[in-house]
Amino acid sequence: MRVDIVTIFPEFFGVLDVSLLGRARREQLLELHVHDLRDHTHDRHRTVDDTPYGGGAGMVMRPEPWGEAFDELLGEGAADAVVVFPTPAGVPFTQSLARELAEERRLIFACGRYEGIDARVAEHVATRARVIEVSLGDYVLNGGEVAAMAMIEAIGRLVPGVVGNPASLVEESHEEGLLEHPSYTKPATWRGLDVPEVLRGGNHGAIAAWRREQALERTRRVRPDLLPADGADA
Ligand SMILES: OB(O)c1ccc2cc[nH]c2c1
Repeated sequence: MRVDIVTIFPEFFGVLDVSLLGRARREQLLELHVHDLRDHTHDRHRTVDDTPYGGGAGMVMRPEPWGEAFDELLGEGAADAVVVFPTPAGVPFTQSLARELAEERRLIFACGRYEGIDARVAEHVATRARVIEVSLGDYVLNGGEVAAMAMIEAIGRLVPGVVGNPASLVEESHEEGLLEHPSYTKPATWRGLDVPEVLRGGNHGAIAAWRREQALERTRRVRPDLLPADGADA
């Protein structure tokens, strides 16, 4: 998978060279390119923003630099690319969406700042590639970079070969629609707290049943919205 990121803070993404994603890049499972939007400006101050039509507080990102950046990235068209615009006004980013995007050959993240990107940019890009506006959650960040970073990690770890043991991707929160069961390791007793006996007994059927019930109980308690409306155990 190739991932391109367009941002006015390219240094933000240096952290993607460490840990899992760093190894994935070195093993060429992931190809990551970060682009400075200001390289597509032509004035002395490398201006990327201007005042909003209709008034209002803050500044809006000018369309011209974005247009030139996408000209460079998309060329005459890029049917194999999905352009992701992180925005509080987007569809929720979920594990299901991460799995869908992990199947794509190419992702381009357009990281806005200020009050956002001129709306014509997404409208124009949609004539040349698939576009999705995605929200990390119901809160507002100062720009798209943190959201893009989170999405790239959530998506990148699902690319085959990135995570050493694929089985570890299965029993995770949200992977099967539930929150994951609690986990324990040695010592068996720690500050007067014991590991549940069932986990130390070696009865795999009983362990699986206990973990399932714990996942359901935790989901009911913390995220009842994730449970099927008909109340059937997920
Ligand atoms: O909260 B967010 O996901 C987000 C995304 C993009 C921009 C651009 C300016 N503020 C933003 C916030």
